[in-house]
Amino acid sequence: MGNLLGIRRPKDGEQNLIQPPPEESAGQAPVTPSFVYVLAFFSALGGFLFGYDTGVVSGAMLPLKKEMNLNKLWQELLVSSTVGAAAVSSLGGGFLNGWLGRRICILIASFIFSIGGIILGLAPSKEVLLVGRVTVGLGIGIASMTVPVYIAEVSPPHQRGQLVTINSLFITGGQFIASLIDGAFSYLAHDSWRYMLALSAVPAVLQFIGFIFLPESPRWLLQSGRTQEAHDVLRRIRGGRSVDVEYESIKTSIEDEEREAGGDAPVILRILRHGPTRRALIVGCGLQMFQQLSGINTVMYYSATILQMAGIRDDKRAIWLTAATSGCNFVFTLLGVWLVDRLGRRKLTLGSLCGTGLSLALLALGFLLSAQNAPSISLHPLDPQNSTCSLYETCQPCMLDPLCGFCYRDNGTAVYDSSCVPANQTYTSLASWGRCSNQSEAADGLFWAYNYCPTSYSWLVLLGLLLYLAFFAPGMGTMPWTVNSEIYPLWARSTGNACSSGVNWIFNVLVSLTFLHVAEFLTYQGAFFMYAGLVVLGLFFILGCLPETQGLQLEDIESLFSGPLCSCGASSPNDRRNVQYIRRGSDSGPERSGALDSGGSVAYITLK
Ligand SMILES: O[C@H]1[C@H](O)[C@@H](O)[C@H](O)[C@@H](O)[C@H]1O
Repeated sequence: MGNLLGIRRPKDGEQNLIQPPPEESAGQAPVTPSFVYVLAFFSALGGFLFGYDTGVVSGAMLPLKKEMNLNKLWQELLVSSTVGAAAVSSLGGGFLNGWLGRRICILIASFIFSIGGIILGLAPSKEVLLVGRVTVGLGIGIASMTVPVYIAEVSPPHQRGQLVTINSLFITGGQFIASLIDGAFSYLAHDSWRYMLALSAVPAVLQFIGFIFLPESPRWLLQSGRTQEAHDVLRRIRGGRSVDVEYESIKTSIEDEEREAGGDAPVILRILRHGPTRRALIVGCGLQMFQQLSGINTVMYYSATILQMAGIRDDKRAIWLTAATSGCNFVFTLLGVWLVDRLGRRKLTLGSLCGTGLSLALLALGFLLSAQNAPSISLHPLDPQNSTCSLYETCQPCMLDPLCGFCYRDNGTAVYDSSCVPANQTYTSLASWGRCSNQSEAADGLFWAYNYCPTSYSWLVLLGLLLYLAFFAPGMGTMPWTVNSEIYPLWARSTGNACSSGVNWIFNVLVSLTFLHVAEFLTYQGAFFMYAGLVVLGLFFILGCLPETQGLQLEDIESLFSGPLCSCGASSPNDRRNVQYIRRGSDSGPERSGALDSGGSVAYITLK
């Protein structure tokens, strides 16, 4: 077990186990060999595919709906089957990761992505499309839990945060490119969806070929007893310099860890029985849960609706506006990559969450003001379908009823001649009868609004949306993945990441599938106030429970969780940076301030 300072217990007679790399001790800035960047790039292609395949479907759905005649159930199935399959395979990926290693898992994921892309591109029917979407989902799940672990295990500690966060950059980059591809191909008259969906096979094949030549994680090799190979790989990724100290340090930690967490019980039970790993798992899963509860995917999947509400009415433009939203998410993730090893994980996450909560409140306020000033309904035409739509007096309840839409005229300053009529349920961009039933675009100042009401508070909603992405992306969008790749000891890393990624995907499905229903019951402002409330809960959780892992060697992070849960947020990383072990009773050496750990077995000195 580690001590309170975040350092594992040294063995008898062990001294100065944690040594800075030679160039650091010589006072130079540590250098990251370019080979590590190559590894990070090829593995982060897994993140790109994760982003591409979750992002591409919204744009592909527009032509798909028409060409395959999809009803609502099939549309929902094609969107959520991928996320559902990712939840299942990320949980199963933990076992594969421990058994076959990171490299083989990445190869499997890229192979699955390639096959999935081919199935989607050639699909002759909606059933085959579903098989393709499930297939890519299986790939996403494995990639989402393996890639951050692999990058963390090959990175030097001083740059680990930045390199792992590149994977998140690739996720949002994948979402952004997907929306651009959707936009570009939407001009094709036929089969545009085939190109949109199949293109993911290109980076998948590239990753597969790359990983045939790239090495396995040295930490996994060591754990599997392939010591010589582990030493060679470590030397390669440290630019050929001597790695004996680091190698020995990793090896001793693995032996210690295995002794402490020993037993033949399944890993998940050992994680739950062992205090530090149990606490790390709670923190890791909590972070992933709060990432999704902050509502990112309601914004990503429904940004077109939200922007429509903000006054942008042209349906065809929606696809490009989604690109603007995901572009914003991507640009601000870049800021996260820059900040993570400067600010540290804790400050970045806390700052991001505060801003996310405030922006959600602003978004909600925008919706509230829009609702309070929603235009009233002036025309009540006789409804041949006898629907509930004709009962409403203002646009607000009409918009919240999924069966109805708002048909109105606008002369630039005011809304007039407004009615609430049933929406065409197969193509909600039109009314099912009446003056708004045969045109999807404005003509003679006549408009059809499904899911939104015309408002003069659109700027507030737009501002809220932009601020939301600007705050969410650099911290909450990236840190849950980064922190999870670091906080588990090697024996628990695969399973820990599998569980936390599973939690991420499960809450992703939950939040995105329930959003429209939640909005129907609570209204849009109610839904966004609810997400803001959940963010406040998340803030307390992170404030109390998330320790700083910046700059620490992976093997030393477990002991950050040795105290009671939610006492670990209190320590600062700099307290732990320059620490050496000395033997108990040994008193020689420079001036020091010393202390004993809770077990009384380790003394430390902090070099200033
Ligand atoms: O970190 C990512 C990223 O923020 C994406 O934009 C989002 O769609 C994912 O759900 C999330 O896990």
